[in-house]
Amino acid sequence: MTSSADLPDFAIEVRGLKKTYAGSKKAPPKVALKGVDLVVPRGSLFGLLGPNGAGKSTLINILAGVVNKSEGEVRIWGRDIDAQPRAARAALGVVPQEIVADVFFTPREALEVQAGFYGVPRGERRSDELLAALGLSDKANAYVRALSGGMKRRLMVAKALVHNPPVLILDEPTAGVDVELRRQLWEYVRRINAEGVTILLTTHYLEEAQELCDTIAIVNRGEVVVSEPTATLLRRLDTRNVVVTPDAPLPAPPALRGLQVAARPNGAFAVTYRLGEGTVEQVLAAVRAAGVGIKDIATEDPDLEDVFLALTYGDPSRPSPTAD
Ligand SMILES: Nc1ncnc2c1ncn2[C@@H]1O[C@H](COP(=O)(O)OP(=O)(O)OP(=O)(O)O)[C@@H](O)[C@H]1O
Repeated sequence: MTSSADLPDFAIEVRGLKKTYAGSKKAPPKVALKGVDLVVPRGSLFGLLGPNGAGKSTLINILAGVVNKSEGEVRIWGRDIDAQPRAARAALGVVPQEIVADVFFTPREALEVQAGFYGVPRGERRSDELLAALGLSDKANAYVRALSGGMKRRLMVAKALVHNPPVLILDEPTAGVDVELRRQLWEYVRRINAEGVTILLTTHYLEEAQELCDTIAIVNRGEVVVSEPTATLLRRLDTRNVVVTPDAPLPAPPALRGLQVAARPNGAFAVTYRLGEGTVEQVLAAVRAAGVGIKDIATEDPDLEDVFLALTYGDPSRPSPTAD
């Protein structure tokens, strides 16, 4: 019998993970992961963010068992990938970034073949349930090559779930996917997460990570820059923007002493101030003192994009330290 006491605290546990890709005659060795420590709590919907080349795919591919690590320890559902590779892999479903279409199978066959690959007994297979859950029932017997891109992507999610893994990794699942499909996919991801599946997803859609994920880790240049609950991460950025629409067109946004000013579309400009060091009133006074009449204002809270930029590229709203 399984009680929650038997379940691991962390669905994924990564300690001191390093990866250097071997060089070739033309290219020197490439360090992709410099020593990553990361824990994904059981039950979480965890977002892994990072710029291109940060090391996200390398990390995911090591978890999935398709890239060998150079150093470090990895456990999936408490199972060490070196000591118990099969058991570790059985606990994991992976939806890869690229669409891989099984052109010779129908969706139902593709799921059956995948289930066979994982050794799921016939009586325990749930191909039809997965097809229904992902809105593919009426395509169950169609040629996969006749499916739209969105349907193929949903089929890949179904394939990753045939063996009922407690942990699901989605590698950029909504890249190039239309808004409606993205919404459906996220709805499904939320649902299975609520049913207990731990989700790790990588995405470039920062807004979505912010909306969807309870915990977010940011990876940059092979290192984890930060890993914490989404709300904590957002609180790190103690700035606000005031977006001002002037009452007459300006040749350029005004320069305001001690404040960061950035142009916005349609002649508007955003003024960033630090909480505790300024107020909206002071910003507006500075704008008026610069001779700008105000037609309209709006205030903005920081979003993940701001946090991300601040953590990975240095905070542009913070004055750089003077050299004297
Ligand atoms: N097979 C490989 N051989 C050599 N270098 C590689 C290999 N795969 C990745 N790299 C390098 O390792 C670094 C990390 O790449 P990785 O693909 O893990 O980043 P990423 O964060 O997933 O980027 P993206 O968002 O573009 O997918 C990059 O500098 C990349 O060029």
